[in-house]
Amino acid sequence: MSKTFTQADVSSHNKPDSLWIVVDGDVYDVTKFADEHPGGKKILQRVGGKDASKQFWKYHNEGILKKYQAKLQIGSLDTKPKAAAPAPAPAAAPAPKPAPSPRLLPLPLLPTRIFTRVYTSVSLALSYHSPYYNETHAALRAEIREWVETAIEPYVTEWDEKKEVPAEIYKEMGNRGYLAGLLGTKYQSQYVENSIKSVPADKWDLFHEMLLTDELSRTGSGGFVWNVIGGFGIGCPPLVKFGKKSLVDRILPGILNGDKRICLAITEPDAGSDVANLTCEAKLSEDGKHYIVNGEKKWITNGIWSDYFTTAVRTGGPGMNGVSLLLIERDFPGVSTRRMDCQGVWSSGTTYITFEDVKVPVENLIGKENQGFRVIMTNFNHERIGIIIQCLRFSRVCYEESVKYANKRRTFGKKLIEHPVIRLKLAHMARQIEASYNWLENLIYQCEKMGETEAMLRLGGAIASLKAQATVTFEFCAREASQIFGGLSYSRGGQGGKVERLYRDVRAYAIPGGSEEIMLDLSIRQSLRVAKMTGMKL
Ligand code: HEM
Repeated sequence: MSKTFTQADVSSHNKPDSLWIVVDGDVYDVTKFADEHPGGKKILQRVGGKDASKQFWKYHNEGILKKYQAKLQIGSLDTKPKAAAPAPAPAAAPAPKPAPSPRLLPLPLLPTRIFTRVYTSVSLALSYHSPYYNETHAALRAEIREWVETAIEPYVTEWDEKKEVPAEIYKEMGNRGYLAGLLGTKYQSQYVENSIKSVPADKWDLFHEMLLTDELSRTGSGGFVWNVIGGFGIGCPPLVKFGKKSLVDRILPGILNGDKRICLAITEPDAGSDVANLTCEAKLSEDGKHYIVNGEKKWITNGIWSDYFTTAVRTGGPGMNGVSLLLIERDFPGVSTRRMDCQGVWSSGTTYITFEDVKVPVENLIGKENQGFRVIMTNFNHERIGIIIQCLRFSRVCYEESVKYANKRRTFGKKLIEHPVIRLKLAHMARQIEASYNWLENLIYQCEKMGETEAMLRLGGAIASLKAQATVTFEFCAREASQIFGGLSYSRGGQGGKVERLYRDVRAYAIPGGSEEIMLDLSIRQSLRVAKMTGMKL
C-alpha cells in the first residue's frame, strides 16, 4: 500500500459519511464497512479520525486484519516506521556448516515450540538443539506456513460453517505435491506432475510428513485438516502398498494430483473399534470375475465427495480371518452416500454409505482375499500418528490462543496472566503438550528406522498409548482454554472462535482410529505380547 497520510489528513475523516481509522500505523476507510461491522457502527464512529489500535486489538485477533486489509486499507501514516528488510527465511539461509550430526539445528528451525509465537506473532529465537531436523525440514515448514497463513487460515471459519472447503484447495494440495508425501512411505514422485518445491523427493522422510500435517493443523480446524487429508491419508496407503500394479497405475495419478478423491470405509453402524466383527459382505460371483457387495458404512470421512472407497468387506467366515479390502468406485451402480450431521469437524464431510448389490471387479481387491485385517492393522499406525500430530498441534493452538488472550484481557484490575490460577492452567497445558510432543518425535524416529513389520510389533502399543495421551491432552487443553476465554469461547467466531471450534472437535479425535479405552488396553496387551515373544520372564 503506497499512499501516505498525515495524522491531520486522517483526523478530518471522522464523520459517518467519511470515516477513517488508524490501526498500527495503517489507515483504513471504514465508511461503507461501518454498517456491516459485527461490533456495531457507533463504536467505529467514536474512534473516527483517530488511532484505534488499542481498541482494535482489545476486540479482535490477527485473522481479522489478514482478511479485511486488502478491502479496507487505503494507506499508511507518514510516521509509520518503514518495515525493515525481511530477515532471510530459514529456507533461504546458507547451508549450515558441517556439524557433528547433519540434523543438529537450533530451535527456530523446528516445528513451532510451545513458547514460540506466544508473546508476539514473530518466532522467538529460543534455541534448543534437535537430532531430528535438517534444513529441508525448515524449508518445507516455511513453504507450507506461507500458504496456510495467506490462503487458508483467514477463511477456515467460513468453510467450517459452510461445511465444505473449496475444491481448489484440495487441487492445490496435489499441485504442490503434498498428497504424494502423506502416505507413510517414500515420496511417490513417479505418479505426480509436480514434486514438492522445497524438498528433493529422495530426501523425503517421516519428519517431513509430520511437519506437513502439523502446519496444516495450525489452522485450528479438525474439519479443514480432515477435509484435505482425512480420507486420503488413511484410504490411499493400502492402495499404494497392497494394490495390484494395474489398479495403482490406473487411479493413483488422478488421486495424487488432486483431481480425484479417496477415503477409507471400515466403520459400520454396528462395528467401530471392533473391526473384526464387520458385516458388509462381498460374495464372489459364479464366474469368479466380480464381488457383489452389500452393506452399510457409517462416519466415513470425505465419503460425500470421494471417487474411491477403500472398503473393508467380509469375504470369508466370522472374525478377522474373513475380512478383505476392496476398492469400490463411486460410479459403480448401487453406491449411495448421504452427509451426516456431527458435533465437530464440520467441513470434513462425514458420510453414511450404502452398497446395494454393487458389482466390483476382482482386480479391485487390495491385498489377498481374507487377509485384509493385516492391511487394516498396518494402516492403523499411520492413521494414529496423524491423529496424534493433529491433537498436539490443536493443543498448542489452544495454549497459544490462551496466552495471547491472557496477556490482553484484564479482570479485577489485572491482566489474566497476572492471576496465578490462570498461569497454573497454562502450565498444566504446556507440560502435557511438551512431554507428548517429545514422545511423538521419538516414535517417528523409530518408525523411520524400523521396517514396517518390526514397527507393527514393537511400536503398535506405544503408538496406541500416545494416541490416548494426545487426545486426553487435547481435551484438557480445549477445556482449559475455554475457561480462560470465558463467554468468548461459548459463542462461535471472533476471538475465542478457534477454541470454541476445537472444543467441538475433541470427540472426533478421542473416539475414531481406536477409542481411548481400546488404545490404552491395547498398549498393555501389546507390550505383554512383545515381552513374551522376546523371551522375557514375567
Ligand atoms: C479495520 C477495522 C475493523 C474491522 C475489519 C473489524 C471487524 C470485525 C469483525 C469481523 C468482528 C466480528 C468478530 C470477529 O470475527 O472477531 C468484529 C467485532 C467487533 N469489533 Fe471490530 N473491526 C474493526 C475495527 C474495530 C474497532 C476500531 C473497534 C473498537 C473501537 C471494534 C470493535 C468491535 C467489537 C466490540 C466487536 C464485537 C466483539 C465481540 O463480539 O466480542 N472493531 N469486528
